[in-house]
Amino acid sequence: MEESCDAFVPYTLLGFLLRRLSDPDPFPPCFYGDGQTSYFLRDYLTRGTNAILWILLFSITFVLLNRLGRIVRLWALGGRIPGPPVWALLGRCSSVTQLCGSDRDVDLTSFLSKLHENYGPLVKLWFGPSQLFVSVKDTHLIKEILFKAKDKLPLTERAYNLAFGALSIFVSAFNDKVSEKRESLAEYLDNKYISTSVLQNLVEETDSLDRVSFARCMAFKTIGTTLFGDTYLNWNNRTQYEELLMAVAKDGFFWASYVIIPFWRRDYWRYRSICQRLKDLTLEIMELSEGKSKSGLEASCGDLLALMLHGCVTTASLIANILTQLVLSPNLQEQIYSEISAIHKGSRVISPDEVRKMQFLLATVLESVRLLPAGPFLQRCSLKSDMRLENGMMIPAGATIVVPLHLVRMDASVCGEDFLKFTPNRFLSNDNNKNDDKESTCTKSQFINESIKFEALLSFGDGARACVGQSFAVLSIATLLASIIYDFEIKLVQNAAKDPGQAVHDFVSQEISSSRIILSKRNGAN
Ligand code: HEM
Repeated sequence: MEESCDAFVPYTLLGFLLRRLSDPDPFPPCFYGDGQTSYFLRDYLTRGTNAILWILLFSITFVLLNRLGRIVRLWALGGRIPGPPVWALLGRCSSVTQLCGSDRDVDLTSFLSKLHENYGPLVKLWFGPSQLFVSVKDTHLIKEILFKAKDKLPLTERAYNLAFGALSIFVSAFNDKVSEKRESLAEYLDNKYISTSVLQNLVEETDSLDRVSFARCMAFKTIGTTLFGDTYLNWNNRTQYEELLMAVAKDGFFWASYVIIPFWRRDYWRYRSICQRLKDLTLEIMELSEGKSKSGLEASCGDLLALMLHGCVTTASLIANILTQLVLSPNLQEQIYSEISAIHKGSRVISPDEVRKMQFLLATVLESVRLLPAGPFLQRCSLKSDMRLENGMMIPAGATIVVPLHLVRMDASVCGEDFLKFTPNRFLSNDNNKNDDKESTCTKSQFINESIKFEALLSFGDGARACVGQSFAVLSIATLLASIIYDFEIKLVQNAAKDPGQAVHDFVSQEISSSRIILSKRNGAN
């Protein structure tokens, strides 16, 4: 009688191999009850496929249960945070209308403002069943949360990764490597000053300048020489490099927002080729600058590109906005000019030490930082663990924490009733006003008006993931401005309509109707 196939079929590949070794003909044809011939491989395949299907089923069930568990947890813990109920999702429901009136076009900041009025300094907002936003407005809570929440939302990392490859800064999850990288970068930047070559060739043409392009050019020169040395200034491919970086700055987040990268779209591949060209150019300038100096920043190509992009975009927007204030207020320029003339002696180039003594100038930069945040929200999250606050409240892991910078600054109790006005003096204590010789630096602790200083510098973030380039940016921009104002008067091009009202009230965009400026040489300047 024929033996059943089951007796021959091993359960594992190892069993099959062992049997093969011990028996030259281990699997003779065998018969099932219906008389069909069966061979080892067919049975082995059937069992293998079944096993794989079971494993898949268990894995998917496990993942789904895990996800469901996390959502239930998010709902349970998120539900305890004050805020509109879950069904207030996406602004359709009555509670949103009650809060914002009938205006359906209300923006998120105004909406959050109403929520804070109604629910207090910490409010939750559901954007979907698994998307919980927690907005924080109170200074004390912001400090605590930014100190404790060390992870960032994945979008920035995704955008930089897609464009520039692997990075060790701007990454979403905080770890020892990120911390180490931040420290070494901070040490490098804190000992770095704006290159004197940038200051010596500040203004190449003075006829009529586009305010934004001028600011961008200054920012690129400042950050480029800081990261790559003076070689950057004479680099043949500099203009192309800067144009390509701006193209990535414009489109990077758009492409990164796709869940599945749209590789079928032509413009996506055009974007990828820009990124590739940028990487090649970065390797080229790295090689050139390494040949010239050994004291450069040790960073990967991806990290350098990310720093260039972030540093230039943020620095350019701050310079552009300070220029706006300067052209709108000739008195402001004169005040800064007399401070510079009182302090700057001797050589043509103004030194960082001299700039540290120019308290009014530094206060002007800080006031611009206060009024002009780089983005409307600071965003953080805690990816793995829940965050318990000192007041006993718990923010569940996975919730997105936002700090609406605009609202924090609009708080009259913090910045005074004139919070909308550009008033550098708010940073100067009475002592400083009386004693012009008193030394000042642009680090946080040396500005005496402690309470307001925090809200101003919040544009750079705070806590474990705060901006590493904060002190460098403030001092460099102040040095740059001192050098310009010492030699030139910055004026709005004649016939350009100026609208101070708009500039004062609309301080998020801070656009003036004409953005062309002219630099007119001061009497006696070289
Ligand atoms: C006006 C100029 C600048 C502004 C307004 C600014 C603003 C910011 C902000 C808001 C953050 C996120 C902070 C947070 O989430 O708490 C940040 C991060 C960062 N900034 Fe800046 N930044 C400026 C200039 C620079 C410059 C010049 C550099 C260096 C060249 C730099 C390097 C960094 C780095 C490395 C981070 C990421 C830190 C991390 O992810 O751990 N920034 N910056």
